[in-house]
Amino acid sequence: MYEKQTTKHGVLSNIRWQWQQVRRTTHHATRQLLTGIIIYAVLALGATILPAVVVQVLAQHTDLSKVALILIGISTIIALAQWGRPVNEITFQNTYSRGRIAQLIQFGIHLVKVPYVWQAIPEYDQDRYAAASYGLYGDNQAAQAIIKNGRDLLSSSLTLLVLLGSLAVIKWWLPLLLLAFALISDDLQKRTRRFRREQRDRNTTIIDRTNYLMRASTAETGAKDMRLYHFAGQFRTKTDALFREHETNDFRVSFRVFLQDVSIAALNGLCNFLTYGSLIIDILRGIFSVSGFTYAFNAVATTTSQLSTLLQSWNELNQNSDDLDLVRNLFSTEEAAIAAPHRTNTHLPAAPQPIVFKHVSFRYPGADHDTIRDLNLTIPAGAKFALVGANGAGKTTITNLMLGLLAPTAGEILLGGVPINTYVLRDYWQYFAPVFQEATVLAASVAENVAFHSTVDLPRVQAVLKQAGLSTDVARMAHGVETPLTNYIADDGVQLSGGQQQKLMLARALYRDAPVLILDEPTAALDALAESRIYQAYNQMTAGKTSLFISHRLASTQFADEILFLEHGHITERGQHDELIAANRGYAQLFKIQSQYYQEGATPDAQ
Ligand SMILES: Nc1ncnc2c1ncn2[C@@H]1O[C@H](COP(=O)(O)OP(=O)(O)OP(=O)(O)O)[C@@H](O)[C@H]1O
Repeated sequence: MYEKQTTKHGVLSNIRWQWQQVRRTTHHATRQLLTGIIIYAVLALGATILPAVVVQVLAQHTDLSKVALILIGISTIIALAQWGRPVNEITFQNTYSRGRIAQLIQFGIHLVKVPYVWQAIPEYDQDRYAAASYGLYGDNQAAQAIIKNGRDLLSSSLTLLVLLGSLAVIKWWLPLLLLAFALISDDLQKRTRRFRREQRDRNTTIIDRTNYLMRASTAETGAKDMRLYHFAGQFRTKTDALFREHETNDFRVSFRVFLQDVSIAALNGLCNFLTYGSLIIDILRGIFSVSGFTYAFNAVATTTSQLSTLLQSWNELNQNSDDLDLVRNLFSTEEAAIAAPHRTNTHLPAAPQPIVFKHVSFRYPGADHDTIRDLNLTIPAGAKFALVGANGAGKTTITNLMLGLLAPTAGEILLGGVPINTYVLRDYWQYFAPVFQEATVLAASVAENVAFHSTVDLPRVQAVLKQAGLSTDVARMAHGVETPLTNYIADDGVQLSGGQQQKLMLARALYRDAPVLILDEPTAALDALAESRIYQAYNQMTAGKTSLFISHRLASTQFADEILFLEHGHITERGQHDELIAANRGYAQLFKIQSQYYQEGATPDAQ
């Protein structure tokens, strides 16, 4: 089983990790970061000091040209910093967003590399995926924001070091008072944020549900059923209820923010009264010079705003760090899973080999029972096996286990005597040509959809299209095998019918020409003629290969060397069709029932 990894890294560790990602994409990152920190500090300190310097210079009645010179000097530094700020902001943003974009790409690539089970089974580890994508795509985009907040934290720390130090010289208790008030208002904001997060989670659920309703009522099939069965009214009621709930949650948040703002304003009033009051008393008593008072007055204001920036950056950094942990954990677990140190074997035999299931059990995460229980099965090299059973018997699960898409919870699967979990997955998959129940038609040409590879062997494409019974339909298309499929990308793309899609999947599997051919309900969408053609061509298609034909329709598997009858994850009967009929057990009974409905007593040869 894949272990869920939930390591919690510290804020600094996560900043460092993200910074490494950023630096991988650009050389100037550190220089830009340092410039940004200095610019922000200079701006905050410059604006605080300038008025006091002006007052001081004027008070000393210094020579006017000297006054002008000092003022021009300070103003130039501030102007330069002001000019540098947007420039630095734009380039810096570009730099740190590159780290995030690199991760987005990495995330996309990982999605197709990771163990299939993570995506296929929602309960398995879907939350990790959802959370990781939240860290990358979500509203605060942790991967990007953590660097920006890190920079803001450093620049405000630097500024505060100077300001608090100078205020402590003026009055020792001033920094303590400002810090205390900042911490109290920060605590208020933290509570509001927590409340907002709770409401946001509720709203996310509401949005998920609303999205489902939108999807269901706009998707072709949903929209059709919705109209014909007059379900639009009920849908509307559900959507309205969700909308109202969302609105109420939003109102709660707004009211909470209002209460927070009123409280903070009152706190600020009290803090200002105490600090400024004390400074005014001092100047009245003559303890302060005018310029000293001006500086202290400004320094208190800047300190308050810088403290709030610092605390806000720190809180956001913690939030970013939590989100980034999810991305980081996902990547590291994936790396471990992809690297899979035990998967080193790349030497797959070219010819079919026996496939052996040894005491294999599999339980879906969260399920209270095994879907496959202690399965022992040998599929000899070159055998034509059929796996049959009622819906939900476990046929697809067995296939996914054989393909290494799912890992057994107990037991092992061997290919040519070698445990399949020692093979590098990418190589292992080359050994199989599967046709799944659900067709995957991509926005690419017919030929590309068949070859599923960067290079396309056109004569081979034509040959397999013919074998799969699709060549006539393709020949009628405007551009033959070059015709684009689906209209996601090409406006003139062709939409294949269900049966045509199934034939295309068969052509894709035949094109791969792998030692094992797996056909999971390959004829479910085919008309009777097309179905019978497939059966007739089956021997030719599977010549020299091992094949596994999966179906819940017993009549479709009579040509198999051996039929495995599956019930609740157990093989309860095996043998050839006639033997199983003669045994008159579960298989024979199901066959009789199906025959009555499908009227399919005939063997493929007779069809
Ligand atoms: N992702 C999943 N999570 C939990 N249980 C699952 C999951 N997928 C399948 N199952 C359960 O495992 C059992 C076997 O399913 P499987 O798809 O292997 O059956 P099948 O024989 O291929 O059925 P069908 O003929 O309908 O395709 C079913 O009871 C199903 O509910």
